[in-house]
Amino acid sequence: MKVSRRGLLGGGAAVAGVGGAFVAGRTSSPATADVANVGGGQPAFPFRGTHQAGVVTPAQERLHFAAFDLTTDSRDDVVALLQAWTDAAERMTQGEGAGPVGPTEGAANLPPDDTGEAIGLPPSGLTITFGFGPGFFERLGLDDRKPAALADLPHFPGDTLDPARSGGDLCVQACAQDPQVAVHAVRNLARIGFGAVAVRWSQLGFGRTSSTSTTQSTPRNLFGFKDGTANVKAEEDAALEEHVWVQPGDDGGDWLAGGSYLVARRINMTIEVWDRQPLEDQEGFVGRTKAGGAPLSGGQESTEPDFTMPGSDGPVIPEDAHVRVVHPSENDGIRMLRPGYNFVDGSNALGGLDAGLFFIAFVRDPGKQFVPVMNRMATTDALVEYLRFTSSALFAVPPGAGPGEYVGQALLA
Ligand SMILES: C=CC1=C(C)c2cc3[nH]c(cc4nc(cc5[nH]c(cc1n2)c(C)c5CCC(=O)O)C(CCC(=O)O)=C4C)c(C)c3C=C
Ligand SMILES: [Fe+2]
Repeated sequence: MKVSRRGLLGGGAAVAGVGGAFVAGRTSSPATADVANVGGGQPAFPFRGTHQAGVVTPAQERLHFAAFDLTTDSRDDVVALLQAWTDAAERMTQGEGAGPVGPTEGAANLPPDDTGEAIGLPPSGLTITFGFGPGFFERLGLDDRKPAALADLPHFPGDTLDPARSGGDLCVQACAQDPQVAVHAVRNLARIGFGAVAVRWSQLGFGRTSSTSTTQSTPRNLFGFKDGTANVKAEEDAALEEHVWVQPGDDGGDWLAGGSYLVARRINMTIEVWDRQPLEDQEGFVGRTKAGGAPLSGGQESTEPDFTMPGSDGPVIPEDAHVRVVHPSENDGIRMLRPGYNFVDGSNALGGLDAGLFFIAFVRDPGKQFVPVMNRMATTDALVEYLRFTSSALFAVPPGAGPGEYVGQALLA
């Protein structure tokens, strides 16, 4: 029997169970993905819109992030790639196969236009977000369209980057409630891109480390601390315009307005060393309590830290505590949207966890926001002793595609 993801989903609740019940609702109103349902793994977020999905979308539980290198210098090839990627991404985010035929419905003597591992799975809140790295512009002769803010990130003190998993000409961020759905998306985009792009590196992530919406509870990173408390939230319209979305008057705003910049940093945590630190020291390194996430100066998780409050030996929030070092009040008001993910890539040669935080930040200008805060963190933050920065990349994230458009059309058309 030949079955497709689409066929099963459209076939109704008898086969798809809860998913089938959801799909009935989704079909009638695809733009109304219910944030409250995200935990159930069912919604389909609209792919098209003013902004790409996956920036302010309430963070899903799973990530597959992939960086690609161009293997062609032809703009026509790249336009064809982005058209095909846009089409496939729209289909997959709506719970359909990557191609119009389906994983098992095509000719038996041809490779299927979908790889099949998502047959029967619901949309799972899948978002697919595309970005262009600095090399994209150089390779395609588009240097005059490259915003100054898309310069390679500088080397930061303490960086021990692996070049093989840093950089990239394009990126795809696939987030979903189900890891199989996220991996299916990246795998099919890589398959479609054969001849124009090749995967340079990729990273799986789990357990979102930041809340990006006020509808979400604050999750924990692998140090055990609540992360995302003071994040820019999806509901903060004015803050998003000021700190996250590129504006029409910004450099590159002719094609990038409504988009953003994505900074990715794979940060290994020396988990076993951290685990040997006393609780009061751990809390001092972060500047917040481990249990509830309140600032050490008191109050609740949402209380603003009081950096002037004295403690028994200096301020109660130490001078080198992470939340003080990166706080907007210490950084000219700089804020960023940080929807990162935990990762565990097995164990290292010493038997320790190869684990940490895949840090993602969306900012309006990385040179003015990420770089100064990262520099300050690298030089003055107590947390850094327990971190190893192993990968780094920067991408310009174009605005969302409107009806009939492909992602990045304003740049390439
Ligand atoms: C350069 C930017 C940042 C990097 C890199 C970074 C790494 C990193 N952070 C944590 C844990 C926490 N970070 C928290 C807050 C926080 N972090 C940054 C920036 C970077 N973090 C900012 C801008 C903020 C918000 C500061 C504020 O506005 O108050 C917190 C506290 C909870 C929260 O507010 O999110 C924790 C905990 C780790 C473990 C880490 C590297 C692995
Ligand atoms: Fe942080």
